[in-house]
Amino acid sequence: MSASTHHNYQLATDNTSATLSVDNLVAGYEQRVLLRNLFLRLTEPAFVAIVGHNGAGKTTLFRVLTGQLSYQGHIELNGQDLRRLGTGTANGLLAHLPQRNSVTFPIQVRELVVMGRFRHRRSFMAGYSPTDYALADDALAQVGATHLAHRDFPQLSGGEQQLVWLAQLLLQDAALWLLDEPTQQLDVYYRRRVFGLLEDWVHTRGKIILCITHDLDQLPHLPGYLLNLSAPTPHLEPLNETSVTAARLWLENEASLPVHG
Ligand SMILES: Nc1ncnc2c1ncn2[C@@H]1O[C@H](COP(=O)(O)OP(=O)(O)OP(=O)(O)O)[C@@H](O)[C@H]1O
Repeated sequence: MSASTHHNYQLATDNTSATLSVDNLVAGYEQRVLLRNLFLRLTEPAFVAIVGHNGAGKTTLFRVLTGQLSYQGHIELNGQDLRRLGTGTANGLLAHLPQRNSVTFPIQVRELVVMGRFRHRRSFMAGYSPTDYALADDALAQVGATHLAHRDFPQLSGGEQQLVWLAQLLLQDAALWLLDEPTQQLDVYYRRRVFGLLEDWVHTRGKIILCITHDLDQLPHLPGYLLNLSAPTPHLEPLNETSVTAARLWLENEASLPVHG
């Protein structure tokens, strides 16, 4: 099969189905424990919306999962001990989209997106192939950003940049995606579109997607789980009208605000 006819096949099958288990996780900073005895078990692809007050520890959980913060407890990603994996992003099992991701040098959008294929280059010095560029174009089309392909990335608006990062993420093979507020700067149309795509990618690509968000309005109709890190004992609940309403009421109540010690 030629490279150009191969790319759709690769997109559909490159990914192994993901699993994640977090047992008795305790993590935080110096005197301040933010994550206490957290248990998560995901044995198949799933979307997980992570909500909670500012400072509840959402990004801290991602720091643990990306190997940037030490922890107590046990974490396995696709059956492998996270401690043995080192920085998960480096070995390709995990892809992370941070809250702020800045690029200050001029670079065309399409060139930035194709970098998501860096693992597939034959060598460090090798360029990207026509297949890689076809995949980049496909990813841009999926997020609705084809019109941005030839623009200079640093000149895009914040929301446009978020779409481009999502397109780049789509080209990585990682089983677990960590998205830190990926729709924060998007307008209502793109918010809905991106949450719809995340749902789709769980099923078509076999991903586990952990998505930090304050965008509760988008959640009730998405299949998946809710993890409210501001709850007294955070745990996975099915995403539905009832769980999202309960989380909203809890988060809106001043009594639930974290007491900083
Ligand atoms: N290196 C650090 N040392 C000490 N405290 C820290 C450190 N990094 C973060 N914190 C504190 O830990 C708390 C949790 O931070 P974290 O970034 O996990 O919050 P978050 O739930 O992602 O919040 P937000 O919704 O505002 O992004 C915050 O109060 C933060 O100030």
